[in-house]
Amino acid sequence: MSLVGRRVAVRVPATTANLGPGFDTLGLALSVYDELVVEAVDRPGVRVTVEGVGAGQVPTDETNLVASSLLYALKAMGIDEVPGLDLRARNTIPHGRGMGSSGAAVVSGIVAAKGLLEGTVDVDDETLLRLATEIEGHPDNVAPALFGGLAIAWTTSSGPAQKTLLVHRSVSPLILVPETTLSTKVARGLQPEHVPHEDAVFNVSRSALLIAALTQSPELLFAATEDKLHQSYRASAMPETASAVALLREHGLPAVVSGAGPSVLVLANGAGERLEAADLIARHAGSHWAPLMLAVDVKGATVELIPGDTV
Ligand SMILES: Nc1ncnc2c1ncn2[C@@H]1O[C@H](COP(=O)(O)OP(=O)(O)OP(=O)(O)O)[C@@H](O)[C@H]1O
Ligand SMILES: N[C@@H](CCO)C(=O)O
Repeated sequence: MSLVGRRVAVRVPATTANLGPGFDTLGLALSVYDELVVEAVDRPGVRVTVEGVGAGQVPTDETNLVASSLLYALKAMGIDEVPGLDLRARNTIPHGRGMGSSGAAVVSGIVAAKGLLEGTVDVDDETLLRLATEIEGHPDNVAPALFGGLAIAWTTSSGPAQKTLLVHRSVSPLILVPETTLSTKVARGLQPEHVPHEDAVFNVSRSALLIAALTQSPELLFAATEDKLHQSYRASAMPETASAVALLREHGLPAVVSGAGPSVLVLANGAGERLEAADLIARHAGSHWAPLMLAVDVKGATVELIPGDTV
């Protein structure tokens, strides 16, 4: 079977991981998207063109994260002879800000592989999650990027698993994006190998509460977004983020570090509380932060075969 002539269009949402207490476990899909068109062509090799975020910065050959994830997935899906591939990426998810750009890039490549093989190889959701987690290293961004909504992700001896939940309609996410970046790798290097037992118990209680707050009882979001497992350890690498989170929380607003930072996430209860948070930051440190008032994405990654293609 030749894939040459097949073309797919992919769209993948941004994600915010951890949500305070749910380190490496909870993630939420957001209404900011990267788009990708992939075409299997006769000419050997991989070429990537990038518009928007990352243009002129990310690689344009097979080492590009979207391309390498696509190649990894095609191989895992049994394709030994990979055709030439032309990728056109249009990106809006900021890089290195805690909005799941690397997870979205990995998911883009994997669902593009699934789309290219549609009708010839069946790829189920478990396989998509496993491949994405193998590349990304942890499932809390890739699970909501794949399936939308609020994801609870965990790993078992046979691989990652996830449960998607719908979020209460008054949950109103605000992301405050700074100019500065922080790589997830650097942030993870600041985590201690061991944590006190009472801190683990603290986070277990808040994570359990957070599921209730996000799905049924948004008035509990402030109590439910406390964390002792990651934010304080990483604060030295993102002092402005730590200050903004502290300021918002002093005013009773449910702010946390988004993913590995340095963006701030406010899980506001209603549009009024979200505006209050944006105003507070604008008055105190407005020049440092770009506010994004976002919806929860409920679709997750989509892929469509562009008609007119041949197998
Ligand atoms: N669309 C993309 N195309 C190519 N490479 C990308 C793309 N998106 C992200 N990357 C790579 O991933 C890096 C950012 O990944 P990193 O894990 O550090 O941060 P993040 O995913 O934006 O944030 P977080 O994991 O905290 O949500 C970029 O610097 C770039 O190398
Ligand atoms: N759980 C991850 C999310 C960022 O990729 C972390 O905080 O390191």
